[in-house]
Amino acid sequence: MDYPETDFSLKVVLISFKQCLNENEEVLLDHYIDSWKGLVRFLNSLGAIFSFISKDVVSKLQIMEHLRNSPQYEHYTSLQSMIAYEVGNKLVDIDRRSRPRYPNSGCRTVLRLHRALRWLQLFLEGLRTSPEDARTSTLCSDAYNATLAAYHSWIVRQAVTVAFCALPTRKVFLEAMHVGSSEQAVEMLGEALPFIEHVYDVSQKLYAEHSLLDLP
Ligand SMILES: CCCCCCCC/C=C\CCCCCCCC(=O)N[C@@H](COP(=O)(O)O)[C@H](O)/C=C/CCCCCCCCCCCCC
Repeated sequence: MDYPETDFSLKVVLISFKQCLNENEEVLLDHYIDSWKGLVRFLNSLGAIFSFISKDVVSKLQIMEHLRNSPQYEHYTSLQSMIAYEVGNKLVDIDRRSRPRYPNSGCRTVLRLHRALRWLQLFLEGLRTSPEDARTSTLCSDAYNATLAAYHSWIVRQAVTVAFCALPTRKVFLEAMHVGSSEQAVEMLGEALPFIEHVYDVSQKLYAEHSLLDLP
């Protein structure tokens, strides 16, 4: 799977996160995967130092695309149908102490992306509301420490900390979004964030209702 880094626009991500939820508040997995592909394209444009991160996301997207192309594809239309199917048929590893039988379950895989979506939400909110001279590495690591860090090994946390130092300045970052000036990018973030937050909140509620928030 190849996600070229050219022609990235935050608008693409904005539109696809908006489309992730239908009128019944179902999280549509094809759109969810597409949204993540857009983020991976952006990440790739930031340089090779982030490739270990984008490789991890791509491997998770490949698992989801594989499930979407499997004979059981209909169960993987939405997060709701996926959870009902995998939990109902005991296709999810729940117990940390048992040997993993379903390391590539959809529930486990989306949970990793879901946690990362919270990081994204906090990071974008930080970018949007911070002063012009704010350090992106600080914004990024504050968001990381409040979300993903708790789930990552020491070695991953160290690698991530090094990668954060390579982040461009806030201004360059906003311009790299390709939605116009820094001010226009900030405005765009204000429009995009509610869509991301909505997808996160609906997913979080679902995972919580099914006691799936700590899947190994
Ligand atoms: C339009 C502007 C918005 C900015 C968009 C930035 C692009 C974001 C793209 C991706 C974000 C990072 C997604 C990270 C997913 C991590 C999933 C995860 O937790 N994986 C770990 C657990 O997986 P399993 O082993 O249980 O299968 C895995 O161990 C970790 C792998 C290493 C990567 C983790 C790095 C997370 C750092 C998050 C900050 C990214 C900084 C990007 C800078 C913009």
